[in-house]
Amino acid sequence: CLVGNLPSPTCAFALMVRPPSHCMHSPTLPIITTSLNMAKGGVHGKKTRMINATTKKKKTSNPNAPGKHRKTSKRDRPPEGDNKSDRKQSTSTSTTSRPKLSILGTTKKNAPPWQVLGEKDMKKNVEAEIIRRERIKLGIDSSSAGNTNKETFRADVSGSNKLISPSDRIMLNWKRFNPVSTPSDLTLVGAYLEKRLPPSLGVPEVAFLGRSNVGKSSLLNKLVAKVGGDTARVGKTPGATAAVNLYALLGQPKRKGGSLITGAGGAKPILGFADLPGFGFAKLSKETKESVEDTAELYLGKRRELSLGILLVDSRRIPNEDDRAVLAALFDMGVPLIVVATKSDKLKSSEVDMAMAEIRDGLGLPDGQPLRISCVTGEGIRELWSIILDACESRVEELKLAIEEGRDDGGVMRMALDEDDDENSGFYDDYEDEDGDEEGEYFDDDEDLVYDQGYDWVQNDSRFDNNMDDVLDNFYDGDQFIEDDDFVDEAQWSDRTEKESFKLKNLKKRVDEMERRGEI
Ligand SMILES: Nc1nc2c(ncn2[C@@H]2O[C@H](COP(=O)(O)OP(=O)(O)OP(=O)(O)O)[C@@H](O)[C@H]2O)c(=O)[nH]1
Ligand SMILES: [Mg+2]
Repeated sequence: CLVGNLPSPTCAFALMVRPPSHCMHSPTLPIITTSLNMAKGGVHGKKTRMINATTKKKKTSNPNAPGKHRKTSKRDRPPEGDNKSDRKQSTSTSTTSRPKLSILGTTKKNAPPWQVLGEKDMKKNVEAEIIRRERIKLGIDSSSAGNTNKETFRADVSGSNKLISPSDRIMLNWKRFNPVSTPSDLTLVGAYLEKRLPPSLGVPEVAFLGRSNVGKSSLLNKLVAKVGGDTARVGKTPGATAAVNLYALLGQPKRKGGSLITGAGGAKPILGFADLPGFGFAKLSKETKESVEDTAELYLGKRRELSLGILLVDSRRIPNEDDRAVLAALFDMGVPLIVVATKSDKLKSSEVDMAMAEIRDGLGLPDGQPLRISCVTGEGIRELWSIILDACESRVEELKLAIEEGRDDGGVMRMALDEDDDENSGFYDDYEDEDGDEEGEYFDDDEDLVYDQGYDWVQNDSRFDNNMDDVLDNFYDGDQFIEDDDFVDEAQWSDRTEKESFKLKNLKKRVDEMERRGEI
């Protein structure tokens, strides 16, 4: 893993990856940059370090490859003098014998659950990265094919933050300082499986990744701290999210006849949040598990507007091979990345430093990461918003440049980028319905919508019943899951009526789907 600095002192986020498939800068360059400017993490200044990328090839096969049953064993915390019995390790690898981080050396064999590049390609990436750094030192910005300096690059993209309009930006900035009460709304666009990608919203997206039960959905809800609309399903049992669930964070609501129009018809999306299923995929049938993996892989590898991957790890756990492999996969896929340590409220203050150091070492992260967050105390939420905003804006800039240089056609994002006059228009104008009514239709398009909120649907899916053996095989072995009985975020569950109507909605969808499949 190569870790270095972004030339820009203003960049607030800590780890960015941009490899070939996704890269807007150059055809072959992965870019990993760090800029350590965590407002709350106590990190000042920047650091550059390089970790030798030539790592030993592992002989073991992937224990988490689709269809394989992974047995894990509980282990006491090994470091001497550490009496924190409440922290758990979920792999049989001890801390003392933990292999050196092998992000770039990870091969397909030992990299669950998503694709990674072969060793040869990874080496090429490393060489390309070294060259890129040299060019930056010499003042040549390789991000624009080597013949444009940084000033020109900045001038070219001025005004390209249009996807996040000035007013939305103000709102999002405001959200960072008032994370609890916000007028914005969250809408579930759909839940996707079977290699079906969500429709493009034409706005930057952020993906939440991490082991089952680590707190992905909770974090999404906390970031939005919404007052209405949808919430991501949070569960005490791992496997609550069992599809790629795409949410749209809506901007300023519109007014009609003096009253506010809320929901999809009233406001346009300004950011997309993809709540990915946790790896481990407890309680899912083999078939569903594979479908989930395929879809997640496709989403991460192909999503043009994906601006940031947030990899969540539990503060109380030492990262395992799964975490390392996902980090490697994200690197290879070119997804800019920030690692956050969740449930920090569960740590005693005397445990914090050691816990963060273990995660940092376990994943080979630069200083300043992981970012500590808690959905209970709100720790780290503002910092994360800063990181998200910076990442989204960078992505918009990259994309705009790539379109200008003919390296990317921009897809749906282009519509928004092409709009000069109305900063918020573009995408939605192309979705006017036949009567000329603006918007709304887009979210009603059920063709791509597999089901609302994957879990309930999957639980009752006939495939689930038919594969009981697989289900038992893959059943969560109790090793990773830490009880969180004491935490219920009121933002996640509003009132009873809302829950009931949500259940009814799910039920109706299931009936429709069964009818479509001819089962009833
Ligand atoms: N104490 C505490 N509990 C949390 C926090 N975040 C999440 N939890 C709890 O952790 C459990 C799992 O949360 P989810 O958000 O469903 O986790 P997930 O990663 O989305 O899980 P999957 O969908 O199964 O992959 C729930 O019981 C939450 O209430 C936190 O910051 N502090
Ligand atoms: Mg979830």
